[in-house]
Amino acid sequence: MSVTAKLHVGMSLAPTWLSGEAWRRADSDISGVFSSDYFVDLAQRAEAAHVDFVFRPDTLFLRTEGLETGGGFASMDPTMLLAAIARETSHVGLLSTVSTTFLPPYVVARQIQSLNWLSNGRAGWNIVTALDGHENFGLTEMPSPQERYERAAEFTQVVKALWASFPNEALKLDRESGRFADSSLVHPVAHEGRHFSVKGPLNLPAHASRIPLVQAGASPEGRDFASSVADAVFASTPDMQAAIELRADLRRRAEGHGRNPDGVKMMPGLSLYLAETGREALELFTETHARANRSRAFASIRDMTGLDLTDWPLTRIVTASDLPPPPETPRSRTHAGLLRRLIERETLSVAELLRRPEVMGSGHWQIIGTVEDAFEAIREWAAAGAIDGFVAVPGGSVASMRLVLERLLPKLADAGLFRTAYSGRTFAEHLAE
Ligand SMILES: Cc1cc2nc3c(=O)[nH]c(=O)nc-3n(C[C@H](O)[C@H](O)[C@H](O)COP(=O)(O)O)c2cc1C
Repeated sequence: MSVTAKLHVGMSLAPTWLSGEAWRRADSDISGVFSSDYFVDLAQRAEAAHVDFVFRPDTLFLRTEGLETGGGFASMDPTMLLAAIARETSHVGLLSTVSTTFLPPYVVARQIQSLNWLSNGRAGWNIVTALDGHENFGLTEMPSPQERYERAAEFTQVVKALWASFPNEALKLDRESGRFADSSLVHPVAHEGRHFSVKGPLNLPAHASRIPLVQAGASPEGRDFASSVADAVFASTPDMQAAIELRADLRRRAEGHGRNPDGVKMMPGLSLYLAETGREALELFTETHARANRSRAFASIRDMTGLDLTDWPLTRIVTASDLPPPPETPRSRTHAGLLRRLIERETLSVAELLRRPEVMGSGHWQIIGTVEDAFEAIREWAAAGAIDGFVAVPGGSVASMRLVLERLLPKLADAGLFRTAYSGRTFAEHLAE
């Protein structure tokens, strides 16, 4: 990417700035997190900063172990939440997450197209293959990642076919002649595949604006799938080299699928703990994770790498030779791969390892510092061709989140790295800018 190209920015609506201890702060407004007011306010603030989209991740299971101390993944249905935001905003893209592993494609095609109408062309679909939750859908075990991606590819093909089955052009709405629709343009999808049998057409016409597709998951199958269909990839790249490699690989694969590589934007999650000084930012980070559960971190390292560090002294260095052969089916190969990569490349003690995003969170790029520090790091990654943008996942406090929207994004815009105003009104137009 040239230094002058504008970045694309998504804002997470998962209130990551209330994670850890942050929800206990006096100003956290924690009681609002199951209300629409809270998220409408947030989306309006994100829209005032001209972000491409607000984004809601999602899962279909509840892990109860962490509930005593934090909300974890308890959350409203993302598409319904975004529908409530749609009428209170006018430009910002609305990216919902729906897994291809559990629900029928007809229902998902209709829900996302409904959001597209309700928002006048601002819906997007973040395609995930899910990490857990099979017991909630009558499955005895989680299908393998390969199986999930195969199903995702067919699922996505069906959803796209359903959107095309009642095209916008078919709507005539001609009072004079009495012609409501040109039914010759409405056709069944007649899909008969390994996983789905869907006749169609969809019982909702397509909005005139195309629905962008985003994908998350970076194993070889994930990359191949993303580069064949996605407009953007929500990635976990904790270091710049990982981002450069992933972006180059996605672009290469997109070309292999006969696509323009600029059509696949690489947008890593960016965890931002911001404060007025570097020291305050570090304090914010440390306070936020003060009660982080060590045994849970050890369990997660064991699940991802097979290495059990429970009885190791905190000062002992973990090296690549300590790593057993990788587990065959980790929950996420993306995250397991990132942790192995970290241990292979850096010399870290157990205590240091426990503080890294590859262990503590979702392996996102992490900046702990001032607005200026974040600005410089983003400029460096952009100039190195590591990113097409990022998805902001602020951490630590409401103040840290506000610094992202009210100071960091305007600073990027002033430097010509980000838009100063919307030029389009639909999600697809923002991504094409
Ligand atoms: C950055 C990132 C974000 C993800 N977000 C979600 C999510 O919100 N919901 C979900 O069910 N799965 C999510 N996943 C899981 C992926 O969809 C996928 O199931 C998992 O990473 C396994 O695929 P892999 O083998 O390609 O890593 C996410 C994965 C990544 C890397």
